Amino acid sequence: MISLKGLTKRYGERMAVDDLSLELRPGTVTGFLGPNGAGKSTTMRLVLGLDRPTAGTALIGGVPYQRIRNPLRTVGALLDARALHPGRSGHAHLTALARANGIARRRVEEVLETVGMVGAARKRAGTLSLGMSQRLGIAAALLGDPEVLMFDEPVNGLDPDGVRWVRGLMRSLAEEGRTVFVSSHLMSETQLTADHLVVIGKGRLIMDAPLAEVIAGSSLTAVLVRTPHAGDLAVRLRAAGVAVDRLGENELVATGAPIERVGDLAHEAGIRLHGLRTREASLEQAYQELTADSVEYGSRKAGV
Ligand SMILES: Nc1ncnc2c1ncn2[C@@H]1O[C@H](COP(=O)(O)OP(=O)(O)OP(=O)(O)O)[C@@H](O)[C@H]1O
Repeated sequence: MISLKGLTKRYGERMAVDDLSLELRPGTVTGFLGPNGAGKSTTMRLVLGLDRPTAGTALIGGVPYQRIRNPLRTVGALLDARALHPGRSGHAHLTALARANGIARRRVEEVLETVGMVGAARKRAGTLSLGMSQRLGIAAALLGDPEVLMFDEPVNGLDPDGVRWVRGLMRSLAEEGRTVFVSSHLMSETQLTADHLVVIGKGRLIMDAPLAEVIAGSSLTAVLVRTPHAGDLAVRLRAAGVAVDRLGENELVATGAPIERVGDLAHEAGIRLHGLRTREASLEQAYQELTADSVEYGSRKAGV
């Protein structure tokens, strides 16, 4: 469990993290989203005691990172895959980490196997591809078999097989009851991996909700109706306050009402339906609506 209370970090005039309060639960993959510069990496660094908050607290299992007796066994993190001694092999890096943290040496072989880099483990870290460095970073995070895992952009540089592998790994870590916190810019990937979403913008919390709720709340999530009486149904739905667009002669799109209500209104009006289904917004679409006012850098999309 990770708990943030009023977590705040100011760099000079800039509020990198602004009064963030939330709880990340075990058994869940929480996707951490936000535009560039939103404060995701800073938040993770504060949780890991790599930076001191200006105000507020970040606790792991009820304790600040600095007070955790055996940090590697409590929380594993991948923040920057390239932050390794370039002349050292992956194997040597993990062995040194294990020794310094009282972790059995056989665990090094185990995690190398888990991340699929037994073959490349003796290569110097400086010669590894970004994808291989990511795998090595993930191996280091898993080394202490921790209950809490944090990954900053873990699929950076991975090929499609690697991306799928990370997805499976995140899911299985959560299924084992661990708390998994993953930042990403890849919406489609986050939609496939996360159960829960935390979205921040300009350091502030924008959304802390289950993925399904975020998708359902998008104005682009709609109910598609096929009926030979589309005109009549449109009149009835609009009278009930449901927004309706005609798609074709026999098709309507209703927004702002759940599928059950659309079906019930048709039933009450005695209108036969030939099709009724929900068209879900993608996370990408829902995210764009949520963050339209919080884009820190880069251009806004026309019309947003
Ligand atoms: N050490 C620092 N000194 C000064 N400003 C900093 C420092 N670290 C981060 N910042 C600023 O804090 C803000 C948040 O940065 P952060 O890297 O946490 O965002 P992010 O959400 O991880 O962005 P990205 O998606 O681009 O990785 C940015 O405006 C950044 O310039």
